[in-house]
Amino acid sequence: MKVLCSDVADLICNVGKLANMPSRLKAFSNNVGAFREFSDLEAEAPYIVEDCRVPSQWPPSGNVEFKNLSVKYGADQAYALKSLNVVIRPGEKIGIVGRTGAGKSTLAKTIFRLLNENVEGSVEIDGHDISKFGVGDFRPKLGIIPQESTMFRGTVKRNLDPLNEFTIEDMWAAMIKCGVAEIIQPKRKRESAGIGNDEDYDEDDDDGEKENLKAEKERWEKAGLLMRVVLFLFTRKEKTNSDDKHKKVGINMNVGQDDNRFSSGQRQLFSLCRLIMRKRKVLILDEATAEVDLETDSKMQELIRSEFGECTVLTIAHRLDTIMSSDRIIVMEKGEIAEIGPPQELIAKGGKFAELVKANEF
Ligand SMILES: Nc1ncnc2c1ncn2[C@@H]1O[C@H](COP(=O)(O)OP(=O)(O)OP(=O)(O)O)[C@@H](O)[C@H]1O
Repeated sequence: MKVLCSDVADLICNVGKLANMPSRLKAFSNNVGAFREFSDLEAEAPYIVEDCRVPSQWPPSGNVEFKNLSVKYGADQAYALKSLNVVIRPGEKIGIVGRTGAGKSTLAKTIFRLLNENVEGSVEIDGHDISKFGVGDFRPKLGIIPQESTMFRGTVKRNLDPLNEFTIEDMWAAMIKCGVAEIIQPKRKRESAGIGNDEDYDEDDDDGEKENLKAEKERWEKAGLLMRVVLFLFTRKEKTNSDDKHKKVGINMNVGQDDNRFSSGQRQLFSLCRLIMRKRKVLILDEATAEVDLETDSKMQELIRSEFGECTVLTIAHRLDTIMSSDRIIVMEKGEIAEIGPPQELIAKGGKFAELVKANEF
């Protein structure tokens, strides 16, 4: 009887929300549609290839070799990359430049095997042809900051460390280095919270998620059939609407996918944090600093040099300053390497790179 009364009381409280039912049902049916579309997608390439697994410490040095690589986006389309041959030595810092549509991003995509059809030739990393590996095996071993970095829904902690591999100190150290610590918790508050001693982070209070789930489970167990229908339709929505989410600070702070509290430049800085924590041997920065101001760009470049000194770094950039300290520059033109060499040598030679510098077309 007691359970029935509480069901009725809850039902009365929730009944006003029935007015929102059509929009919720529409959202639900959209989600089902999106799920169907997703589940109908063909797998891009094998995720794991059992007889060709990637060694745990791979790649050991970071030698990247493009061997006669040609790529098209469709069988009937023109080549986006044409017979590329280049060896990038371990630890080299390579700047990749060229006019729009020259093939720079396509080159980056081939290192991650984002294009698997209409590809001729190969990309080898430390002597391994990456097309032999499962994509789920080798991609996590490489680092990237893409043109547009995203944050996913959850805490800052989950965004930085979804697999729980790092300590709280690792995360704060990376955020302080990248200048994002101040965004999520001012220094004054960090100091008073004793940040760096794990004290700011309470595992049991992770996003309040555990408590919410427990309460939700109890309500569900107590509820009768009718109430379960009501709970199913409404409680998930209530949770995501909670204003409490925006009150947390520090690594417990909740962020959303299109969170307008972070500029696109700040999202790039969070991507840099992830890279600093993981230290991969091969990194691709695809216009990673395009959205930040010149001062932040130069700080990021300095950080990349100090943190990834031994790593092979391929930096695609339009800004001259970003790639001027590279060991070598690759100038792409119509899917081909038009020029390659140290920046000062290319300028002295007076060729394509010198032209780009002169016209400041980065
Ligand atoms: N998804 C796609 N489908 C079909 N063609 C594409 C696709 N992406 C790129 N291309 C084509 O491939 C060629 C190389 O494009 P890519 O994006 O690699 O150039 P980019 O040098 O990175 O240009 P930008 O500086 O504008 O980013 C271009 O001709 C482009 O039109």
